[in-house]
Amino acid sequence: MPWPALPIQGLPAWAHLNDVSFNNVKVTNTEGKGYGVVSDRAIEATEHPPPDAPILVTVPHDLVLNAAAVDEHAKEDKNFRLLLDAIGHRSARADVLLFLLVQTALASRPGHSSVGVSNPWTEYLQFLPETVLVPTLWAEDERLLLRGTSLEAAVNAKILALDAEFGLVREKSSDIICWNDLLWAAGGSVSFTDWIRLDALYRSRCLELPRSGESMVPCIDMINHSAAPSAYYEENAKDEVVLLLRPGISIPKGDEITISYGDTKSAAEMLFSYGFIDPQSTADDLVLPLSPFPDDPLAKAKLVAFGQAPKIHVARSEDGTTIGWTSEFAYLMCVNEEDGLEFRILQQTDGARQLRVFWQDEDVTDRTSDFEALIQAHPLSAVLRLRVVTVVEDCFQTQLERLASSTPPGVTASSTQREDCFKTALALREIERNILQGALEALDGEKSSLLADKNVVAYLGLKEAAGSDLAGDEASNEADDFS
Ligand SMILES: C[S@@+](CC[C@H](N)C(=O)[O-])C[C@H]1O[C@@H](n2cnc3c(N)ncnc32)[C@H](O)[C@@H]1O
Repeated sequence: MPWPALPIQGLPAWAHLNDVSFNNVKVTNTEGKGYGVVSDRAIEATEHPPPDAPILVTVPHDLVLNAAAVDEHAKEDKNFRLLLDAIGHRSARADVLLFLLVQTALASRPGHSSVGVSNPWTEYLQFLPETVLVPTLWAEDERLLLRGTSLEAAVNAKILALDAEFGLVREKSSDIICWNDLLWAAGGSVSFTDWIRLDALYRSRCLELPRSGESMVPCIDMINHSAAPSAYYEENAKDEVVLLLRPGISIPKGDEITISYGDTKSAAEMLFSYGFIDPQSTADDLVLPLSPFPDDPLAKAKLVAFGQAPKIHVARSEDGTTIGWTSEFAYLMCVNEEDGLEFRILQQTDGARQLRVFWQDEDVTDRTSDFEALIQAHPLSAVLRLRVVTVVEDCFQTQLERLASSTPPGVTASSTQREDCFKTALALREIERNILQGALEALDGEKSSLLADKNVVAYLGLKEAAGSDLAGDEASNEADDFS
């Protein structure tokens, strides 16, 4: 369902009609970044804070697209209301995606204007680039370049989630005759790729507004990212979204105006959400998924009690000198019944059953992410910490090996890979390899000092004398073999 494209030269007329004002700036093509906003005359630096800072772009509040705006739109469009009530109200993102789906379908099938009510976004969407280089839109061969990186699992999981979401949208909207006609009837039905594109469009263009929250804002979404941005956005007293020049910044004529998409986002996050990696970024971290031991009889209970996706976060310090990791689940993962962990099912007065977690006979159901602190008081806390360190080390080692074994054979993209995807994937691989190597070196030091701890030495000695390995029974962890 390709929607018709409009040339960017038509944007000033659209902006004028919809009360968007550009002051000394315009949207134009930029080198290697698609559209961007550049100054069309020199802008002098001022030290003025808001509200007196120079305003570069003003967008009226009624053009801001978020869950509240979609709900407002549904008040004017009874057919869309049916659709929103059938599929929406699950998240702000889901509601906006539904709105975008309908608006792009209306733009690509002008003959169906009786089905839905169009609004300024129907035309604005036609100015937007057809694709974004986010990995959900990479071809299969390009996605292979992410093997061994933290994005491998994340992108696969996202595609599965999008597939389930698309299935639901398809099923529910097919039950409503007018939407079945517009979206799925023969002769150009919406495809899964269209859905992935809408998700990518949303992810790469939504902003966090101070008052209105997660929103898409036309024209402000034409501004590219820089680690040293010259501008920032805000909502003013009239709830308009304004782009303001940063104090002390002057812009020569023709220079690009930039904002920050978030200075703490990792390379993987930038690639996942925006399709590029900023070489100037200082955020140096990665997140890996963690799974309980496959033979842990408490694995399922631990996952349910933890209630979030288990992961390990590794980050280099801001000054670049140290690498640290955190993993709340790793601590819960490494304690067992013989250490004092217990799960009990409590029957409530209404008959409902509830899983409760006990540590050393204390109810810690609300503190399952706090086991790093909880194990401190345990007489064998150093042994427990050593188990955790071993698990984390294993995870990093496995990841590093996977990264090395899946290194692309050539130094250039194959004929089925786009050069930009190849270069970005290589940059991500290099960043993550460096972090993992640094993290392993740091862990090695920590492990050596734990192995020298007198409680650990005594514990391992006892186990050796008993002729058993460290854990010994069914509830043991693989990581207990520290040799
Ligand atoms: C909010 S849009 C900005 C406008 C966009 N360039 C366009 O053509 O519509 C975000 C997208 O712009 C591109 N982009 C923004 N900043 C960039 C940068 N510093 N380097 C490369 N691409 C960038 C990426 O494709 C990103 O997904």
